[in-house]
Amino acid sequence: MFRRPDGHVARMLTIAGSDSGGGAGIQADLKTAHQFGVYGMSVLTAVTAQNTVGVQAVYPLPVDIVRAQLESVRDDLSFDAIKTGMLGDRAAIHAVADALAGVDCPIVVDPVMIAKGGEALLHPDDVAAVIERMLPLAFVATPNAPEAERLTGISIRSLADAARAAEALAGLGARYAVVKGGHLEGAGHLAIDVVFHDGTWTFFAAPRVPSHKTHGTGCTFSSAVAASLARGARPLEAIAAAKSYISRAIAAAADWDVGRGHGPTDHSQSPVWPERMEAGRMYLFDGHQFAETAPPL
Ligand SMILES: Nc1ncnc2c1ncn2[C@@H]1O[C@H](COP(=O)(O)OP(=O)(O)OP(=O)(O)O)[C@@H](O)[C@H]1O
Ligand SMILES: Cc1ncc(CO)c(N)n1
Repeated sequence: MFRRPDGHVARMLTIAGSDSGGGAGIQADLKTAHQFGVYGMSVLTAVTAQNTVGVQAVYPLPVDIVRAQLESVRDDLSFDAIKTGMLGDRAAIHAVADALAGVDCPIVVDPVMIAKGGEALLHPDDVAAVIERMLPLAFVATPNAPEAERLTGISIRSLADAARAAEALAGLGARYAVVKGGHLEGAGHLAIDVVFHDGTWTFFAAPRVPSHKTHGTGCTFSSAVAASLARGARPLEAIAAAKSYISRAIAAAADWDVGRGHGPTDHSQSPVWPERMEAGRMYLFDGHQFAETAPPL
């Protein structure tokens, strides 16, 4: 396990739902933390009966047991970063936001709303609670394009739209707003994630893998950001390391045989730790290293 400069083992907490299929949710988060050399802990908010074909059932856990898990881990363990994923319902969002209000480590908010197959993982009526309670807590927020649309009301058809949505998310409280590009297939042969912080856009791109084995990419990406922050990485380097890891995990899974549908990614990859990333640039990851290229906008 990675040790921080003071010698303590880097650790992260994920607050998310369970994916019985093992590719998304808590399972993806803990696999990712481990792969980053970070000790992972979990607070479960919901249980899903899910596989690579779809979501067969969703059971949000009673808020008392969500709260009890939070208290258990907080009373004994400390965290260098926290990630939130599927929160289940409004009651859990309030309980989690109340518990996180005073914490002093970075929080990555992945505002999970819909599974890859289109099934709702959050009721549309509960999106307001994510906006009011979770975004202001977010050191990094990591919506995909449809989630960013719902959070901001901005229709996202292009990279320019995604950039505007990222700026709007920062206006809603996220310190670093990342709009992921997995769903922006019309944007060309690259999967481009746009980051807005402090008046500046930074872009992280990688070749789009022609694969439908992308189940859990969002969970994996956001927990990779949290794990990097838990190690003490600066925000843009943390996002870059996460981009390298998810790109490799998608590429490595393209020809494997796990599940009949939207298969999971291969979490056994290692991230690339980039040199200093400057705001306002575009970086292209080719599977081995990052190169700076002209910003796309
Ligand atoms: N086919 C692909 N090739 C390369 N990178 C991809 C591909 N699809 C997604 N990505 C990258 O994976 C990361 C996750 O993005 P995505 O938009 O798929 O998240 P998501 O929809 O939240 O995922 P999920 O809901 O399945 O967890 C981003 O860095 C994105 O650019
Ligand atoms: C439990 C869970 N969390 C998040 C997602 C989004 O990918 C999913 N499919 N399942």
